[in-house]
Parts: sequence; C-alpha cells; structure tokens
Amino acid sequence: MHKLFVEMTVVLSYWIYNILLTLIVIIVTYRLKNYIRAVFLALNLPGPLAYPIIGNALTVTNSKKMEYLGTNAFTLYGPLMRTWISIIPFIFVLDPSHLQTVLGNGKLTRKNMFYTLLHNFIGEGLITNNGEKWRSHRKLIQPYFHINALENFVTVFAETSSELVKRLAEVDEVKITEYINNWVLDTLHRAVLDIRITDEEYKHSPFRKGELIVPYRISRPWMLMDFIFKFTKSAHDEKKQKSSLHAFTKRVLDNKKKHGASTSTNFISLLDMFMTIAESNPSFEEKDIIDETCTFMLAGQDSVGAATAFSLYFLAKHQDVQAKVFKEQSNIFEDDSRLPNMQDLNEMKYLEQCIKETMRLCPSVPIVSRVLNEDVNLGEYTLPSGTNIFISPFVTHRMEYLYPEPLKYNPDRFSSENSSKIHPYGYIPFSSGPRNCIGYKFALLEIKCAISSIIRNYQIRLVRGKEELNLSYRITLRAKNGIWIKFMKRMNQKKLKDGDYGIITNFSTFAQNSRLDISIIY
Ligand code: HEM
Repeated sequence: MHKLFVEMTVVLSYWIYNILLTLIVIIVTYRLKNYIRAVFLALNLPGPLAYPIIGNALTVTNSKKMEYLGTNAFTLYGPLMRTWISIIPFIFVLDPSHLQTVLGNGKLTRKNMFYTLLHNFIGEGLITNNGEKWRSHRKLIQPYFHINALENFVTVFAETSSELVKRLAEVDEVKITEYINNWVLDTLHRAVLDIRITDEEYKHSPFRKGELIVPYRISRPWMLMDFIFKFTKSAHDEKKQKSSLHAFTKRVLDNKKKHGASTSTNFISLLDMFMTIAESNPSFEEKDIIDETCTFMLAGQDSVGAATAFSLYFLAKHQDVQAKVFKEQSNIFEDDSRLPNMQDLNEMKYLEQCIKETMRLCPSVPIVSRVLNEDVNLGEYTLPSGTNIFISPFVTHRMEYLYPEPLKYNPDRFSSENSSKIHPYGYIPFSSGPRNCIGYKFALLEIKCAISSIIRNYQIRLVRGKEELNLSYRITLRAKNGIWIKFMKRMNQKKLKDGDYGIITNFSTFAQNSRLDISIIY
C-alpha cells in the first residue's frame, strides 16, 4: 500500500512537473513571440558581421567603418539590413517607399528604449514621449512653429549672427566649430529662455556643457541594463547634469513668473509660449514646461551647430558655389549692411539649396529609431510588432539610385526643378511624417541667418593641411577634429553686376602663397 502510494505520488509529480514546464514554455513563448519572430527575421536578412553578446556594438565606435557602412549599406545589403545590439535585432529600413510606409503612418510613432534612456537627461519631452502625452503636447506646441509665428525669432537670429560676424573679425584661421557652438548656445538661450549667457547671472548656464551618456551606453550593451548602469560614475554624472539643467530652467521660469512677460515687449520666447499653453491647459503642468524647455534647448543645439559648420565647410571647399551664394546675397542686400529680415531669408533660395545639400551628405542626425507597435509589411518581409528599427538619413541620402554620384556636393540637386523629382521620403534630414522635426523651419531660418551674415562679410577657405573632413558619429554627426576655416574680409560690398562673383581671382596663386590675403572683386 505504502509502495503504491509512493509510486502514484511520483507519477503525479512527474505530470505536474511536465504540465508546469509546458505552461511556462507556452507563457514565455507567447510573451516572447514577437521577439522570436524578430530574431528569425533578422537571421534571414543580410547585414554586417556581428559578434555573440555584443552584436554590432563595435562598429558604433569605429568611425571609419561607420562611414564605409553608411555609404555602401544599400549596395551591400539591399533595402532591409539587420544589425544586432547585444541580443536584440535592429532592422535598418533604407528605401524611401518603405520609409513612407513606416514614417508616414500615424500609428507607428513609437520611440524605443534608446529614447527612454534620454529621460535620465532631458526629462520627458516631445522627443522622448510616446502615446497620448506626445500627441497632446505636439498638438499644443505645433502652432508656435508655424512659419508666421517664427518671424518672431528672426530678430534674435539676425542679432546673434551679427555678433558672431564681429567676433570673427578678430580671427584669421580658426576652428569654426567652437565659434558656431557658442553662437548656437547664445541664440538658443535668447530664443528659448529669453536670457543672455553673457549676463553675469546666467554665464554658468549648464546648457553650455551638457554631455549625452546614451552613446556610451549603446556601445557597451551591458550598460543598457539599469541595474548595472545605476552603480556607475556615468549614471551619477548624468543624474547631476539633469538636476542642474532642470534647476536652472526652474530658476529662469520663476524669474519670469515674478517679473512678468518677455524682456523685450515684442519678443515671445519659447518659454513664454509654454507658459501660455500651461495657462489654458491644466494638464500641461510646471514639470511639462521644464521638460519641454530642456528638450528644445538640447534638440536645437548640436543639430543646428553641425548643419551650420558642415555648410561652411562645403562653401569653403567649393569656391564656385560660395561665389554664387555671395552673388545672391549681393542681389538681396545691394550695398546695404542691414540685418536680414524674414523676406530676405525667404529670398535666399540658392543658399537654402546649399544647406539642403550639406544635410544630404552630412545629416546632423544620422540615425533615428522606432519600435513597431503592429506588424508591418515591407516588400517580401513582414516586420513583426515589437521589432526595433533604425532609419538612417545618412545611408538613404547616399543611395546612388536616388542621388547619382552620391558623394559629390552639388546644390543644384535641390533647385526647384530638380527637387520635385526627389522622392518625398528620399530626403529626410528632419525625419518625416507626423513625428518629424517640429523645429525644422526654425532651424533653416537660423542657419540661413548665420551663413548669410558670414558670407556677406567674409570670403572663406579651408585651412591648408586641415582640409580633410573626418566624421564622428554620436547622436549627432560631428567633425572629428573640428572644421578649420580661414576668414578673409570682403573688400567691396557694392552691388555686383551679372557675372560678377566677388571672389579671389587667381586660386592657383592663392594656393601657392597662403599669405596672399587680398580679395579682388572683379
Ligand atoms: C539642422 C537642425 C535640426 C535637425 C537636422 C533636426 C533633426 C531632427 C530629427 C531627425 C528629428 C526626429 C528624431 C526622431 O525621430 O527620433 C527631430 C525631432 C525633433 N526636433 Fe529637430 N532637428 C533640428 C533642429 C531642431 C530645432 C532648432 C529644434 C527646436 C527649436 C528641434 C526640435 C525637435 C523636437 C522637439 C523634435 C521631436 C519632435 C516629435 O517627436 O514630435 N529640432 N529633429
């Protein structure tokens, strides 16, 4: 009897064990169903060599490999390329028609875990939020970025650009990236916060020295796990940075509340706009004002800095293009040294083509990312819900079938005649669709202001021995050792006749004799 009882217990335990195990397998498989589908998809797609555990993380830290891959990815692997960040597959979606399916779909606006990492730095703003919060904030903020509303900022852009030009009067050959970074910071402090970093009270603004930790974490996948990362010095530094950014913004906000509206009667800063939104929308709380302000301060910083510095690089390298830009400026301003207004900026069509071509070759934001929240069919493949995808303006902009001779700098690609032939999702420096860059018109006006002011006053050239552009890939694209520019004051600003370009006549003599500094306007 006792033996029978023991045997029955063993058999019963065996069945219970098996049923439990099967249940666990079913639950885990169900929970991980989409992950498993994404893994199978990734195993079927072509992509660069990946290593166990670290996946393709090593490529992220090698800028030469990144540039090679970025330029050749489509030729090597086709429209869908798989990569691995540790054990998580990430699919690059490269082709414009596929990008239209993803970016153009209002239901596929979800940012993935990388953006959640940014919460530790900027808080929860438009860039990182998802779902209803993102949708409602975007709806509330969007009207303030309408082109008519942006006229308000042109005076700030023009003033800071004119101050930049004055600072450049003292230099000959400089690392322009440093000057541009200071100009962007100055512009953003005035446009977003309505303060001047030259003021004693604000000269230690923490927005001057913010450093994103996210690229460090992505290149070391084990750092993506919060329970490891939170014990590191980087986590401590990041926390400190966030609290100083937020405390600074709160101080500016409190000052504004105490002293009333803007410092200048006509000007309305972004912070004023967020305060107005909060007044009529109780769900937009003080924390939202601060988070959004920090978000805009950071979104408009390196992105604009990179696009401006790269634009100057290409103009300095291509004297014929610079001459055409100068000619356009002369036609707009004649010999008047006034600051640009909105109408002037709208007339700078050729300059805009140059900026666009710069952002084709060197998009400030080389990669963005999403997580799909439903199955998506792209060509012969189905990307399962839950799949992480990368979208790379850098790669798409270098695809030969979209841009013949893709590495050639040619602003005429964006002439009104030619740009109508470009696929709407084949040019995406500001992303596209409902989650595109809300600040793109703001950015273009700002960049045009700076470059117009510089080219009206200086002929620019590359510095001998520092002509090469080495790219470095962080969240934004950068020039590894900065960009070096030589500034030569323009001698004559009279209106040029047709065919006159106001350039140095003899470039070969100039190249032989770098001390020759005289512009001859002919
Ligand atoms: C050349 C300059 C700029 C470039 C190339 C650029 C590029 C981008 C890109 C690619 C995105 C999409 C990011 C993603 O999907 O993950 C984005 C989003 C965003 N940008 Fe810009 N940006 C620039 C300037 C600015 C400026 C000046 C501001 C603000 C003043 C700004 C504010 C934002 C915000 C708030 C978002 C998030 C929009 C949303 O998700 O609803 N950007 N930007």
